[in-house]
Amino acid sequence: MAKELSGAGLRGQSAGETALCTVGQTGSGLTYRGYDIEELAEKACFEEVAHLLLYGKLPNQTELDHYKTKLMNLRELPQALKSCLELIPKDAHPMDVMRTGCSFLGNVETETDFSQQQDVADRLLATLPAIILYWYRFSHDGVRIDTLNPSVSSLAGHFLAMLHSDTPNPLHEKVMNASLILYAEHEFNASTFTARVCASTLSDMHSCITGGIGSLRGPLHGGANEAAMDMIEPWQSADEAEAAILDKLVNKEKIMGFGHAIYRERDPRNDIIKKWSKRLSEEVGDTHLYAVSERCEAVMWREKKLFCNADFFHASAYRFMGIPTKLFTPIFVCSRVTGWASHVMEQRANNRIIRPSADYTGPEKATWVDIADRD
Ligand SMILES: CC(=O)SCCNC(=O)CCNC(=O)[C@H](O)C(C)(C)COP(=O)(O)OP(=O)(O)OC[C@H]1O[C@@H](n2cnc3c(N)ncnc32)[C@H](O)[C@@H]1OP(=O)(O)O
Ligand SMILES: O=C([O-])CC(=O)C(=O)O
Repeated sequence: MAKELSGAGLRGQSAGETALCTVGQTGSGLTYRGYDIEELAEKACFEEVAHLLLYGKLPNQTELDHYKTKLMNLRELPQALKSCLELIPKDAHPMDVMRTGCSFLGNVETETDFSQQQDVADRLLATLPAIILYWYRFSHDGVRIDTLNPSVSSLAGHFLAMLHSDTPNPLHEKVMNASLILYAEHEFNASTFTARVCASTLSDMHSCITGGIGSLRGPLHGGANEAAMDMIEPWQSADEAEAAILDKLVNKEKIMGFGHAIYRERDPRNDIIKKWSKRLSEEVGDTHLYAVSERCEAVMWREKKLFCNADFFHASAYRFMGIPTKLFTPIFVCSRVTGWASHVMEQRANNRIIRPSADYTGPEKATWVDIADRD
């Protein structure tokens, strides 16, 4: 008999406290340390948001300048890590590359004391874009990129510059900045909870973030932006998209980029990235991808009252900026590392090992049979 799922997945249960974020409560429905996501995405740069999450306050201009310079000075990868990345094959899953890169950094720059945690978090924030792009450009284009980019001060622009070996397009840098802000933090989602569980054993920062990457990889979580792109890519018109979605619904398939564990009617990040996707579609002269995406949104709401989550319009927005699909979820990592590391630090500051109980469903009493006598 199928199991009753209503209370599964810890849904609706509080699993701890946080001062970092609210989801589905006030304002537009998402706040970072009390600031509404709409205001942050419109007015802030990603580094300001990273500072807000990791250091507890919005920086003043001097602090922001100092923080950006610090991150820029931390961009270079150790030679041993570059050599390791060069060994990973072209057809590896990019999230596995992120996981390995993060874990490897923990071998050569181990966090030996929690007093180092802020610096370790900043180092990861500064290097994760280079980790994925050094591997990607080496394995796909045969080039060893410069990961310093001293003329590009934003992390958003740095990512694009390493990808395209060119000065970033200002509009694309702006969209990337907003995207990184939207993905930075989201309370006790699966990957953050993974990181916190790991932190609760008093493990090191690299282990916590590596675990977070592993959880984010799945298509029910961060992997949905890639999965959404793979789904919409073949559809050449809105009508074709509508017919295909209806088919999928008849077959009871999950439609990636739709629905959410906490939000019930809308994901506030969708309106923001959708607006940017539309703007980019006009910029590149897109003939159908934005229309396909909009039709999917309309059909899913009409048929199932399911709405786009943060991932759905990220797919088209990234595509319009020339970002290969396999790099979509790694971008999420480059942003969410701020949320994960902030949660690790918060967990450490008031820690008790996370160890829930389970309802046992196995046999009541089993009788030992010697190995020679077993079926
Ligand atoms: C940044 C992020 O991580 S956002 C999430 C990204 N993930 C995705 O986009 C993957 C697609 N979406 C999903 O799989 C789910 O909506 C999740 C994993 C996000 C949330 O899962 P849950 O909390 O279990 O969803 P929820 O309880 O709201 O589901 C209600 C019903 O809607 C269905 N449903 C939910 N999402 C979808 C979807 N995308 N497509 C089709 N049906 C769906 C569920 O199967 C369930 O149906 P049932 O009652 O017949 O079993
Ligand atoms: O909160 C969740 O369950 C998933 C999500 O949207 C995120 O992590 O950004």
